[in-house]
Amino acid sequence: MTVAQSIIDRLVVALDVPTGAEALALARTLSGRAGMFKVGLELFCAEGPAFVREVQKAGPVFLDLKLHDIPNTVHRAMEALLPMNPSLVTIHTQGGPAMIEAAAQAVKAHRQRGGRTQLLGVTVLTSLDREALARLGSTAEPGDLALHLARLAKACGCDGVVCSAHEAASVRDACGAPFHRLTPGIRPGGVATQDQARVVTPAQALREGATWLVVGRPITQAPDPAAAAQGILLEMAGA
Ligand SMILES: O=C(O)c1cc(=O)[nH]c(=O)n1[C@@H]1O[C@H](COP(=O)(O)O)[C@@H](O)[C@H]1O
Repeated sequence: MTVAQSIIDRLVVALDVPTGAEALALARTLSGRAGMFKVGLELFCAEGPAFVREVQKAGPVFLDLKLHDIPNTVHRAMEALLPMNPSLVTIHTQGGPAMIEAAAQAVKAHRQRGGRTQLLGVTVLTSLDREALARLGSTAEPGDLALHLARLAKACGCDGVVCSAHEAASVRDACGAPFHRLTPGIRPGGVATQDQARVVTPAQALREGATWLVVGRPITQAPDPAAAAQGILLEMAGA
């Protein structure tokens, strides 16, 4: 069965493998079965900007560096990475309003120069549950805090947020459909949760209103990554 391009575009594969060579081989294997490839801190620190440009030959890149620092530092780091013209970049919303605005200003200036990058704010990591938040000193429910941070991210100029798909529908209702919801913590039925706490199946994530699904280990650690990606796409197509 062929899967519509509009579904393929919504699958983002996290290239969480140790070397650039492995990541490029994986990106080529998955070409046509993913709409975007995510380069995270591990690979970016090891391989740098030239590697990002290599991955861009196989598909659009989500450069997930989750910046979190004082506003000036984040603004300058953002200016340094935007010439790579990734499709998506991330900051931690918990860096505060001035930091989010500083990142958004850099992204806006980049787009005025013809760039295409969109800025997403990470709300509450999908690895955190209520108990972990309590140990951090917060009495909030993860979903309530994620929604609060999504509203803040929108007010400060982000194009969307990273949240659990459990929160995608409430974020869409509060912030509007054009404000993106990128949802990690995706686990097809029967696949181990590992270090994720707030998990959702691919079909459920789409039904909840996720714009993009981020999937790492269920594809990258599968015996046949292309078949695993195809299985997830078929589940998404049937949602
Ligand atoms: O920003 C992210 O991409 C992210 C945010 C979040 O809250 N949770 C989360 O898991 N991620 C990323 O999404 C990917 C999930 O990988 P798997 O758990 O292997 O599917 C990893 O690359 C994480 O860095």
